[in-house]
Amino acid sequence: MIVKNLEVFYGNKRVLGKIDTKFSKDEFVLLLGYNGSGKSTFLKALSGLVNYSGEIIVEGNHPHYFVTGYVFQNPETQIIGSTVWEDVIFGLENLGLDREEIRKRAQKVLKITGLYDFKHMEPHNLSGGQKQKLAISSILVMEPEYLLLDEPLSMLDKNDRQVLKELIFDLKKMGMGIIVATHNPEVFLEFSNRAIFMDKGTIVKDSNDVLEVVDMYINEVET
Ligand SMILES: Nc1ncnc2c1ncn2[C@@H]1O[C@H](COP(=O)(O)OP(=O)(O)OP(=O)(O)O)[C@@H](O)[C@H]1O
Repeated sequence: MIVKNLEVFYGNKRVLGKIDTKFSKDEFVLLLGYNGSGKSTFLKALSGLVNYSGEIIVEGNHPHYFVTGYVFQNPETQIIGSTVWEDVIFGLENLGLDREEIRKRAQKVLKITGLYDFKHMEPHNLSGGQKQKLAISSILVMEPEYLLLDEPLSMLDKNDRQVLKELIFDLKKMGMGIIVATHNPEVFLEFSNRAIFMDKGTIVKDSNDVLEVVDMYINEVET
């Protein structure tokens, strides 16, 4: 995925820009930066959820938002179905896929995320960790190549954090590109192979030396 001159304005305020970078599917990228530095906006622009100028070019003939799946920080924001199953198939029904394809995809994904046995449950009765898994499931069924996670562990307790962390690592092993915006880079260190540090809507550091970027971020947070 190639990103050229990406720029986002909210009203008159430029919150992102101009960003030039590339991502590949073998990357697990940490996106670091203080509150308001533009991490969420960047991820949302990559998945077409906010208006932007510039170009986002992906391989194949698909629009980029088919290839990039953004999972909201608060899973509640994303839940629309009245059962787990309905929530997961919602996007696929909108795409007009046939029923058998929808069933197969939903079943496969819910088995991966461990929610299959909860498919008849009402989403609001799920635990925090299960809600986050549901939010991820509803994106995974769309079969994106990149999973864009916005503070995926922040709403969770310690036990759920561990479970979700393992799921994210499993998805990486299955071949998805992962970009995680986080204030807790240490959680993902063992799997990350690139880190980007954002400030005031631009990339100020981008390196495969993840520790170097994390150190820079932590030092700046402390000073
Ligand atoms: N819908 C919106 N309308 C106007 N301004 C917005 C909107 N969403 C975000 N902003 C502003 O855009 C800037 C970037 O916000 P963004 O949420 O992308 O940062 P962030 O790095 O993800 O922050 P955090 O770490 O707190 O999640 C901030 O100044 C924020 O106040």
